[in-house]
Amino acid sequence: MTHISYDKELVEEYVKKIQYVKPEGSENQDDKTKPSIAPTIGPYYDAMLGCARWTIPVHEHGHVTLVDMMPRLVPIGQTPDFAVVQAARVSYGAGTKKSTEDTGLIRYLIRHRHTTPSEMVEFKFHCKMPIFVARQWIRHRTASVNEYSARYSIVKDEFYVPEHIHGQSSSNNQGSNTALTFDEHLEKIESLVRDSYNAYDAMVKDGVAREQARMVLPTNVYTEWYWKIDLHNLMHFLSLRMDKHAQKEIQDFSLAMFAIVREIIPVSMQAFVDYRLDGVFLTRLEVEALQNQSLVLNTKNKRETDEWVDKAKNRLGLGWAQDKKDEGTEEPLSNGH
Ligand SMILES: O=c1ccn([C@H]2C[C@H](O)[C@@H](COP(=O)(O)O)O2)c(=O)[nH]1
Repeated sequence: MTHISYDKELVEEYVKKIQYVKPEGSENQDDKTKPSIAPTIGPYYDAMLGCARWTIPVHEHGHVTLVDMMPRLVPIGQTPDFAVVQAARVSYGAGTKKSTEDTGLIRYLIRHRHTTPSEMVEFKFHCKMPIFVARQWIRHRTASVNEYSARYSIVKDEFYVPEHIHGQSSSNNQGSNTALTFDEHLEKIESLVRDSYNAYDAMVKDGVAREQARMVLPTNVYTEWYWKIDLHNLMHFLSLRMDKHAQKEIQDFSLAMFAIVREIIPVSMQAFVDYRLDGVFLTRLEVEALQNQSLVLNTKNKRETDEWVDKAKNRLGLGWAQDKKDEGTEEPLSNGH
């Protein structure tokens, strides 16, 4: 069993948690289940199944919500993936048109990173996340963003507090000289953010400008934004942020986003899984290590060697490496550190 690069179980949990929110005033507004039929206009149906939004709660106070997309109107019998094919055929010519061939074309495009046609599909999300998550998220400069203003509006007394406190990783050890247990640190976080919020609240009530009062708030208070991005750039965001190396909190949001998008544009997302997420990139040295069948990486760089060992064992499932190790051979995959 090879290791995976993202939390697949959490994606499946999120898919079950999608709330299909019906438009205001509709008679079935309390029903958050997936509609079995979509409204149609002539030969088209609504890709969001007549819903005002598709939303997944993330942590206690956050959410990822799809509010609109392009194409929203989809030819009956197809999925929004059709827009990728439609754009691709402008450059490749009409050619074949059967849906199995459409699937093949999408898979070909994503396999070969011909991602321009996927820029024709867009998603508009409303997301709510802690400010420290938003700071990582905003680095993806290819989206359009409109954010909640703490100059104009009151920041709510909602905080992200992790379930568990974990230790600093040894590769990035800043050290610590306090003798508190992690549980005590967690309690301290809770009381400090509460004190900060009380100070903010008191200043606002005294008439201090909101833009200044907010300066005492911690980075685990929440912000919200509308975030519009095309499918190509979304896949880039997801491939970085769903990865197990990303900070856990932003992983949680991006996995929820993937759960929604996978439901709505399944062919492109399956190709994305097959050729990006679950694929493994090999460097020149790694290819050579495989080609000469030694599995020895021709470098003295320890980090690069460690990465190869991890990739070979855990992503490629090369049991050979493990067998050699069990026999007591020196690290079989490295050429010396
Ligand atoms: O995993 C990370 C680490 C950092 N950053 C960006 C966000 C900030 O611009 C800056 C510092 O962020 P933190 O490492 O403090 O999260 O680097 C990320 O986007 N993702």
